[in-house]
Amino acid sequence: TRTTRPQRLLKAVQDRAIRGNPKSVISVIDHYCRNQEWAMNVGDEKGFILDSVVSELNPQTVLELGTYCGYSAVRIGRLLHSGARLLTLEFNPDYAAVAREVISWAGLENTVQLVEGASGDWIPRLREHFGIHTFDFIFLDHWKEGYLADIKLLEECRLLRKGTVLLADNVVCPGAPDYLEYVRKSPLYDSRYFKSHLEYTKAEDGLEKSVYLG
Ligand SMILES: Oc1cc(-c2ccc(F)cc2)cc2nccnc12
Ligand SMILES: [Mg+2]
Repeated sequence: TRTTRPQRLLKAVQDRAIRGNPKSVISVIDHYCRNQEWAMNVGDEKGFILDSVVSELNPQTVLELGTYCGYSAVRIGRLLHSGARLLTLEFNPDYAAVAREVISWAGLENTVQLVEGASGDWIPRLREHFGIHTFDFIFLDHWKEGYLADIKLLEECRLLRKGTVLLADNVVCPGAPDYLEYVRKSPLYDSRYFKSHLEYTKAEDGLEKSVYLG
């Protein structure tokens, strides 16, 4: 049977990227998805904004919702300082299998931990299961319908603290209107929009950065 899009992306990484070199994994994926086969990675343009938010924050504990092929886990993981950890949740087992290989190829298996399952099931169990107190940084990049429910769950589970930064992908395309309305209206958040483009295209998209005020 045919290979899947994630499997073809993984083959490009294994054929063209340097093992243990996150920068080369990122550039191989971006070149492949721009020139051969589009895939829903955050990409290089929005990725540059992601990099600047992470670098400025220098977080110790990071949560990513939606791993896909592991591109943004590698982007974030490569910027974390020793002792810092990224926990990334992926619902789709086929995506998770590819992402584990991409994360390993980049040499980030000790920094990035991939957990398979639904974010709504896992968020209430993160403290007891992984000994996490609160997150410094959260990247939302899974199904847009789940953004609002998941940050309300993170609030309820007291996994946010004063200053926790949430960064949400695709708030314009495909769009997360209920999430945007919530973080922009709520006195609990200080929110701003970073205008950009949908990965590898000219269509508008952007990232919403929201600081939890607690
Ligand atoms: O970055 C993204 C882009 C798209 C997407 C798909 C098809 C289009 F036509 C436009 C945009 C879907 C996504 N789902 C989950 C996480 N990230 C996504
Ligand atoms: Mg996305």
